[in-house]
Amino acid sequence: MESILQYFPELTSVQRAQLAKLEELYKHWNAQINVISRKDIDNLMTHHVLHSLAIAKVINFAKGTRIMDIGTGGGFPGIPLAIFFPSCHFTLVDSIAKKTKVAMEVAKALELSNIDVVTSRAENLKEEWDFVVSRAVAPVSKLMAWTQKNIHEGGINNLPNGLICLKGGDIKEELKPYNKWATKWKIDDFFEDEYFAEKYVIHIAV
Ligand SMILES: C[S@@+](CC[C@H](N)C(=O)[O-])C[C@H]1O[C@@H](n2cnc3c(N)ncnc32)[C@H](O)[C@@H]1O
Repeated sequence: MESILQYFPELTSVQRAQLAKLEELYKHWNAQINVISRKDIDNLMTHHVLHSLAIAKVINFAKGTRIMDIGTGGGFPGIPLAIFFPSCHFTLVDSIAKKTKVAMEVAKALELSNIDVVTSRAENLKEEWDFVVSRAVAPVSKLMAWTQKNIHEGGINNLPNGLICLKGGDIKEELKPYNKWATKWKIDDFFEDEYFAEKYVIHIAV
């Protein structure tokens, strides 16, 4: 929890209380349905919650912004972002019902009213959003192919509407076709932890 407050001291008491409950909730649900590698569950707050919140270091989603989290699994990055941006709406999407159950149960326990959870492949969704966020789901080319139809152009945020994903390793080749529309931030410029070396936030405008 300290690792989060250090970088986000402006969190309200409600947000702090919601974040503080995550550890117990994910330990409980992860023991039944594997959404986080069991050997990584003790690193939940840094490796999963803080990592998700790297997106909040590049964009301050304006009130009313609608965001889809594709391949949310147990709720990353969608759940930490929904806590951080209570006046925005998040749709958490995953094709595996067992995983969306965990995201749904965690959202319910935290009384997060700004979350919908949908069990579906993203390709089958017809709705529109301002942004699609994602972590550890597919190469950018696939994420764009699956979701570009769901992102409407323009927007009211400090970044144009588009895809924002958390990526690691060598992403040069993957980003090549999108260089004209892409911006990349190093997460270890935001958070001092060796876990974030070679990890990036990528924004691609539609
Ligand atoms: C490695 S997990 C990552 C889960 C979560 N984003 C995280 O970082 O903890 C990838 C997830 O993407 C989901 N997924 C892959 N392709 C998808 C698609 N086309 N539509 C919806 N979900 C998809 C899988 O079911 C899986 O739960």
